[in-house]
Amino acid sequence: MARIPLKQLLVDDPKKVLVLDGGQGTELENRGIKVANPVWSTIPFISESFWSDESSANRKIVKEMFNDFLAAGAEILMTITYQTSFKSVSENTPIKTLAAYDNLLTRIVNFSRDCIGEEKYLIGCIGPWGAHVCCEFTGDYGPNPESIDFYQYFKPQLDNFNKNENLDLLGFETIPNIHELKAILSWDESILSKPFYIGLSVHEHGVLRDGTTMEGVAKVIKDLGDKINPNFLLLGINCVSFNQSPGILESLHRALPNVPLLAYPNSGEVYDTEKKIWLPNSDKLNSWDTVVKQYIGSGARIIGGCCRTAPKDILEISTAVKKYT
Ligand SMILES: C[S+](C)CC[C@H](N)C(=O)O
Ligand SMILES: N[C@@H](CCS)C(=O)O
Ligand SMILES: [Zn+2]
Repeated sequence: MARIPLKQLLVDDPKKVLVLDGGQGTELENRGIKVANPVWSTIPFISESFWSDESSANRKIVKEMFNDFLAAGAEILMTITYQTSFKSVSENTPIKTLAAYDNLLTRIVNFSRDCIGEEKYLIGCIGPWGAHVCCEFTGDYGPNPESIDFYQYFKPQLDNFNKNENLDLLGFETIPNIHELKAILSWDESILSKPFYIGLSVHEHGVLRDGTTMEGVAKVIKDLGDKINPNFLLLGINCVSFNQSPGILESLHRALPNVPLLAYPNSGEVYDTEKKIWLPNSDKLNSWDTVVKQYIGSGARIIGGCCRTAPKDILEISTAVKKYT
């Protein structure tokens, strides 16, 4: 059965909430792949044996991870391409040319589609500019963030993803800086020709990591008015602190009541960017049942988990989504 285009699904079925998968990079790590390296979760796809050897151990791990997220109830899943920008890949792996990079992305997307089948939705995951210098949790883009050429950075990944029919949606994730948000939203359909969403990296105190308030974020969108790219489908938050995430989503909903939202928080643990490890947080966590109920009340249409959330979290999310929709 052909997938209903997401834009149509959001309008035709206003109560439908899609269950997303969980934190892929950290789940691969749980399953034995060492992701602490400059291309992070891209690493298994870099070795030629992943593609040439059907029985490769990493290939089996990635397939099993997708299977376990599907079995837990995920209806929309992501490619494992958070840190697969041309800059990250060409500076840190033997893949140096645009042609070889293009081949890598096509292989990853098509492999992901094979893993999830034709019925589920597939997101082309695009990490922020800050991922390659690991500042997605500070939003510190240096002294002149307004002069960063974000388009040049994202272009090779966009050129590939825009033309791959296996992708239903592009996801800009963990965006921590207002200049990056403005840049993405300034691109028209010639640059972003597929439906896309933006996941913001928000501080637990409720501001974008660079200090911009949610009202400031909303103003960027309101100021664009009907000039906004019609492919912009959803705004939301990802990899934000679990306990604070419902309040943050509510503030975004208050500021932009008509924009469909999405939310996929991390486990509440905190990333140590030097050691590339997750540190425990002693706060008592709310339940997914409570959190999901609040997200739905705030207009969430896609709900899942980010770093350090696993298939068991997706099962709890899926159970709660069924209960509250
Ligand atoms: C969302 S974080 C855990 C991704 C990894 C980070 N950009 C790093 O390079 O360590
Ligand atoms: N999509 C990425 C998010 C990193 S913040 C992952 O799940 O690994
Ligand atoms: Zn994350």
